[in-house]
Amino acid sequence: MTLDIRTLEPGDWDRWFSALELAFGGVREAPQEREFDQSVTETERSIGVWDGDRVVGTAGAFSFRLAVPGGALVPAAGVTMVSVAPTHRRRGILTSMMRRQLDDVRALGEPLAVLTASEPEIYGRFGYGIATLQLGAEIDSTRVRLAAPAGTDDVRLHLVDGKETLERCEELYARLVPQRPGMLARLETWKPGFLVDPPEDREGASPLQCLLAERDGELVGYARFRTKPDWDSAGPRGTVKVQHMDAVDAAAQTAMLRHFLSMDLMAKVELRNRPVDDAWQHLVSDIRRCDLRLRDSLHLRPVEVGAALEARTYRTPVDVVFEVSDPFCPWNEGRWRLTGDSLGASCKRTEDAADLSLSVRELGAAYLGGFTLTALAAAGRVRELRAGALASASLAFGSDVAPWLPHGF
Ligand SMILES: CC(=O)SCCNC(=O)CCNC(=O)[C@H](O)C(C)(C)COP(=O)(O)OP(=O)(O)OC[C@H]1O[C@@H](n2cnc3c(N)ncnc32)[C@H](O)[C@@H]1OP(=O)(O)O
Repeated sequence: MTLDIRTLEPGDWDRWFSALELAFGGVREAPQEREFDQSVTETERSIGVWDGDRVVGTAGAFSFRLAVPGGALVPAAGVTMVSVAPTHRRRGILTSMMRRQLDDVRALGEPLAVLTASEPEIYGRFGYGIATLQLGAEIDSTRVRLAAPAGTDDVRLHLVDGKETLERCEELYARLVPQRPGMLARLETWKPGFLVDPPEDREGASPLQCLLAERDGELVGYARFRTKPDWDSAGPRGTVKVQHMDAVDAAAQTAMLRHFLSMDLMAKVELRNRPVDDAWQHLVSDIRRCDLRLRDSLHLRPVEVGAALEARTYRTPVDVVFEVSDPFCPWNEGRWRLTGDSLGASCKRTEDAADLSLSVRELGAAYLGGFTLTALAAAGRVRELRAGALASASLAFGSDVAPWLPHGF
């Protein structure tokens, strides 16, 4: 079998994307979704593997900028659309695409690669660590009440046309990005995607609705949601499905959540993807009736260890030598001295004795401050070689704000 691996050429997209759909179960996307996916595909960064004239492997990348601790927006390849034809699996095609892609990312000078995984088991072998979690909740709105922080009653809510208000919402989102590690600065091409709403995907729920929260005429929050009516013999038991919600403070968020919790004919509010430190958890009357669920979200790989560790800041002063193993990207292997604080950092190669030993995957897991080096050491994934080094480095890597990826890609 001779396989050819190359980037897409004009005219390849439809066949390439159809191969991806087939690998994901064979369901063709709705036309408006497909149109959007084509519009955001960065053709020159999309790899196809060809067996003759058939596409048997796909992998793409978005040129993202990712918020990191300290607020910098760091270039990051957003790995996406990865698939191998069902007839060609377990012969190393994914591995060859990951090889090619990480070499390309390095050549582009992006210090990080990130992804969300269809199955979390796939990407650890390529150096990706789970860096953020997402919180889901199903709140019993017949029982749960929400306390209101000061300022909640000053917030005015409006149901609006999502398209007409898209720019205002995007401006608010852009202000929030540097405040929370894990958020992605919006690419211009992505903006319309948040309103793509094919009827085929609604599963009996309403079209997307948009709620704005304003205080003194200023936008302080917005949410996109659906309602799904449900009638049984006991009466109306509908669900409010909150797809996305951003707010500048707890009062704005509470005003929107209170609205959802008090909607007529609805018995449940579903929050799909929230930060693990979301404020409402401290305001609900009964956390057990919120049915919280955690799952992995952003997987992160330092592509250039030195540049990646220099791109963020550190909560406390740090001076530590890492012994890094990285068999898939051997240019990262060896010892690195990281010195830094809340203002900046330097990370250079060193011959000095190592303080901590770990693989690049653990560096990825700890990078945004979502998992501590101490917890990774407790799991045997980080080894302390100098007493005291673990506690101080772990503290420095932490983030007061939980890292969070607000949407998939
Ligand atoms: C960011 C994203 O786009 S996530 C989307 C990923 N794509 C999908 O889930 C679509 C359906 N699945 C597929 O298309 C394929 O099965 C893929 C892409 C996951 C794997 O492709 P393959 O070409 O079969 O992988 P490849 O042969 O290179 O496997 C490399 C290693 O990963 C392992 N592996 C591959 N897929 C999986 C999996 N789903 N779960 C666990 N291990 C896996 C293989 O066993 C192999 O291990 P080894 O090196 O110890 O032998």
